[in-house]
Amino acid sequence: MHQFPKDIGWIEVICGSMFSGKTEELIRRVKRAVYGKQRVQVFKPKVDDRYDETQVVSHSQLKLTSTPIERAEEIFYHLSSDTQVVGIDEVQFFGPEVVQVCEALAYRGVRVICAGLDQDYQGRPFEPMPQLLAVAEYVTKQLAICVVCGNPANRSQRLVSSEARVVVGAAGAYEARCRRCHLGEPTEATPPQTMELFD
Ligand SMILES: Nc1ncnc2c1ncn2[C@@H]1O[C@H](COP(=O)(O)OP(=O)(O)O)[C@@H](O)[C@H]1O
Ligand SMILES: Cc1cn([C@H]2C[C@H](O)[C@@H](COP(=O)(O)O)O2)c(=O)[nH]c1=O
Ligand SMILES: [Zn+2]
Repeated sequence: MHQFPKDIGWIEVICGSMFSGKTEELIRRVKRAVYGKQRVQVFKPKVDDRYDETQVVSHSQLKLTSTPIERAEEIFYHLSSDTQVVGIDEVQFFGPEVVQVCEALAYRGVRVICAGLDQDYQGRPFEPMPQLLAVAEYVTKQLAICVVCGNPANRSQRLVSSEARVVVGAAGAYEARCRRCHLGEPTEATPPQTMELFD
């Protein structure tokens, strides 16, 4: 990562498919900011209650204390005047106003780190991510591993039968797939790999 200038704000976006390590990367950056004695606050959408109601939790069970909110504007009610870094996980679950909120924070001098899906289960851009990517200073695109063929994966395959755009879930409801193996509709799960090396 670059040498950042002091006293000005900016927006960092960590995007990619499910299981690509977005939350792990968010947690890594937040940890390093804390080592740097920065005052950090982390937010996540209330709808994301799959592992925990308040904590941000990665698929590998790394955890981070956060404040769950329903609307992005609520960040301003919770924001302390001395906060230097704001982290937002699952940013795709907020409405379009999250873009103005991130911009307002950055103009105030805050470093804003957002993590979220760039594509939905059909492979369509997941709004408001395209707008956020357009105004961000720094963009990191993460890739998972396709569970069908082992190639780098940029898509999230839905495994449960629903056409709603928002269906909260983790392993069992979605799996990582590359563009060749991805289907734009829900399908059966790929048989799991044995993980005996890690037992
Ligand atoms: N197909 C996969 N490819 C890569 N990592 C996977 C896969 N399935 C499960 N994982 C696990 O998911 C972790 C990433 O979790 P997380 O940071 O929560 O991802 P994201 O926020 O992008 O969904 C990896 O370190 C790994 O332990
Ligand atoms: C593809 C897709 C995903 N979701 C949901 C499923 C999970 O709850 C989150 C993504 O979490 P992760 O940290 O990136 O693993 O989003 C959805 O609602 N709609 C979709 O199309
Ligand atoms: Zn594949």
